[in-house]
Amino acid sequence: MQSMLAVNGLVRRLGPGFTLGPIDLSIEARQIVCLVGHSGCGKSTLLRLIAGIERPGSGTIGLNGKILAGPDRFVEPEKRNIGFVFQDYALFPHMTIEQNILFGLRKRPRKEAQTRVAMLLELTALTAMADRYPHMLSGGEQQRAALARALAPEPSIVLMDEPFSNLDRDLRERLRHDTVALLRQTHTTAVIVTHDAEEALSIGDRIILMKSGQIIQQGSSRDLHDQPVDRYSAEFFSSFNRVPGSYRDGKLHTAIGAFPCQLDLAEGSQALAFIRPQAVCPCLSFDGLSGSVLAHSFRGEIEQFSLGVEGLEKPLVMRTTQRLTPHKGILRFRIDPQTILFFPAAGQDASNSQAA
Ligand SMILES: Nc1ncnc2c1ncn2[C@@H]1O[C@H](COP(=O)(O)OP(=O)(O)OP(=O)(O)O)[C@@H](O)[C@H]1O
Repeated sequence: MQSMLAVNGLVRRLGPGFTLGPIDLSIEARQIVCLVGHSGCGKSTLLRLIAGIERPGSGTIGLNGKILAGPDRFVEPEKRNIGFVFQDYALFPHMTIEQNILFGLRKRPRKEAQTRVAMLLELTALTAMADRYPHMLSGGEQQRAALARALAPEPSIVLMDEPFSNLDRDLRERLRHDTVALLRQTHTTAVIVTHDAEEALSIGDRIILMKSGQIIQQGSSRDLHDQPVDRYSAEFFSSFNRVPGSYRDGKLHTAIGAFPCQLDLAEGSQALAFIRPQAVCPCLSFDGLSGSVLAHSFRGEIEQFSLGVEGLEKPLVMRTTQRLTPHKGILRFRIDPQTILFFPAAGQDASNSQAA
């Protein structure tokens, strides 16, 4: 598939404390890409560099085969054909919603511009609010207006910086769904910055995970969730029971079993099994493991139990859709080895991790 956005060797130093890059990245047409990572890892800086709001120290940014930023070229943001939706929406307060959307179409023939605005108002369900000013709209409506304004000039790509973060949970989910539908309907390529792992996994065709100014993993939602490259990546997308053990004979020997794995570690090294709460499965037979229920929480479809297990310092968390009734405060369980990840304990050199 055609690579529409190409970033090569991009570096930007911000003060003495933070350097972004070098970043290499390519995005294909019509993809929705989610850029994720903890606060301060450089997501917004990368987005601003692509938009042209910041200048790179070195490296290049290309769009549709044309260089936008490089050693001897810098295309101004308004000439890049890139749409931007800011976290606070940044609508022009003195213009109506219709005028806001029309703004990017000033150079188009009037009739054509008006037809496009009407279409975008309809797509974002804002037709009835076209004459209102931004302060007369709810947060969700403002977000949709900002997206309509960004899409109006038919940009090659739309960049969105935390577009849903100012909204409450229900609205956030609805808008997320509507936004993705609109991006797909208009065949728009988009890069969406979020620090919400679940949001990224649910909407991104591709996920890019950043840490300390670097991209540490990119791929599909399944790649990042199921096969994280390191502990940071694993813990960013899921919660785990971290069970310590000793690595011998191709197995990690822990207090709750020996699990086959391949680690680039010396015999006898300490390592951790990362066990998902849903891989701690209820077990009816008496040869299973057992734990005393320390805490229980009902979460609708699933229930969560914290189990005190002999040999483990920390409680083992179990999540299950089964409705269990502990017998004398005890639950029996087994570990499903399929999804366990293995990482060296802190301080060990090797980095290899693999599901058994
Ligand atoms: N103008 C600046 N001068 C110096 N340092 C800056 C500047 N702008 C940002 N930084 C620093 O650069 C780092 C990356 O910031 P950036 O806003 O890109 O992170 P982010 O991942 O988008 O964070 P958040 O999720 O909190 O918005 C941070 O450590 C920030 O403090």
